[in-house]
Amino acid sequence: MYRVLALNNISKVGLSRLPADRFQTGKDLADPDVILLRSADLHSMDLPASLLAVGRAGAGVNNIPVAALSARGIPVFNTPGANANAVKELVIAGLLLAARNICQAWAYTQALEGDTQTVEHAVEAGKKQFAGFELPGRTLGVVGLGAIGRQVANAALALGMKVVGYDPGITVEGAWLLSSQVERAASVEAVFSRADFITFHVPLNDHTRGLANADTLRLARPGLTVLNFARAGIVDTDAVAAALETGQVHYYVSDFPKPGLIGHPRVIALPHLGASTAEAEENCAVMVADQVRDYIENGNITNAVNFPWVVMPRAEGAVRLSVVNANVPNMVGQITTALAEAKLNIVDMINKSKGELAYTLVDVDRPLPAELLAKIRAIAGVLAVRCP
Ligand SMILES: NC(=O)C1=CN([C@@H]2O[C@H](COP(=O)(O)OP(=O)(O)OC[C@H]3O[C@@H](n4cnc5c(N)ncnc54)[C@H](O)[C@@H]3O)[C@@H](O)[C@H]2O)C=CC1
Ligand SMILES: O=C(O)C(=O)COP(=O)(O)O
Repeated sequence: MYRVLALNNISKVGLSRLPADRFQTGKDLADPDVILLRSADLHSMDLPASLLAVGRAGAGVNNIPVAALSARGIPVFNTPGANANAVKELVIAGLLLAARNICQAWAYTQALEGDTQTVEHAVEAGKKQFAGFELPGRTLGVVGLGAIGRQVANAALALGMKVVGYDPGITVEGAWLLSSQVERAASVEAVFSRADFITFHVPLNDHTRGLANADTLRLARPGLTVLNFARAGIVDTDAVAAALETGQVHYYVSDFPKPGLIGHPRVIALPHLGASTAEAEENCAVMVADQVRDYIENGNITNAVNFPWVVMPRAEGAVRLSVVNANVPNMVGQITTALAEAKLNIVDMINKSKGELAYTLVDVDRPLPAELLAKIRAIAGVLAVRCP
């Protein structure tokens, strides 16, 4: 029985993909084989010795100690694209909330009191202070054109906006899914200098921390609206606060509110709602459960942020060995030599690497004796060995 610890609310539809006769799921399990989570902070947890896999039902993995898990040969799965539509819809809502001063206008109307005539008078008298502007012809800058960014870019074009995008790591497949009307910028600075709105859809890391800062905000046209549905650390909120005062920034729309900005009339702050739709929660949970199950039961790896993509159909009647090792020369040689010395025949095999890690699946004709597994485990550079 595999033990699956769910640290956040993971949709039941997803958890039901893990058959109850082989997987025990719970919120309070000791010695888990698998941890499933959303935004829970895994950095602050002791990683159990029993752990085989981590599954993030969502995109961002900045809450997970990926390097420490890699060092132990543990894959971290996520669910690229599974919540992208949900985030896109909220970003588009953010554009409109800001352009039409909807939050301020709503607050104004909610505070109205009196009879019909009084309210009607206040409605007509008050509306001019909330007059906004329309989106067609305005320029949206999109930093990060992955699963979310490209959907936002395409949707903004459909609303009549001009879109300028920057993503030095865009994939070929991602580029095919992006409208050819999106103009390509050479740098984040170039996006800022063109934008009426700028939206970030990048992971939080040392390259993206503080991308919106005093220097980049200064490059923009006065009246910029900044949208942050990525992570708090992408935006220097002190710089945004200062730019809101000068009018350089017209609105700041964020899914990651910081204390200093909450309550500002031109800050629209949401409680990390981007992926909080029934559809996205289900998509993410199903995807992560399927990926984790395939890894636990077959050693196959789909969408692990720290491992290569490795999927090999099981050879009929064969026994499977999976080995995680450092990506250095002669590892496969040592593994296959150990198998040959034990007189096991290799039926099928695959070896791939990603960064500093390599992963090997081998189907052999007979079960592997415990001493052979111990021998492979003892090879210098081998991080994890299993017979899934
Ligand atoms: N508000 C919410 O609830 C949600 C927030 N997110 C956040 O959005 C981020 C992006 O999500 P996805 O689009 O699904 O991920 P993704 O991996 O599909 O796309 C990220 C893109 O950013 C690009 N990128 C990386 N560094 C960059 C840089 N310095 N400049 C420009 N582009 C850069 C990558 O090449 C990639 O194309 C996540 O990492 C997460 O932090 C994701 C889902 C929900
Ligand atoms: O997928 C992501 O990166 C998100 O930020 C969504 O977070 P959540 O699953 O709603 O806690």
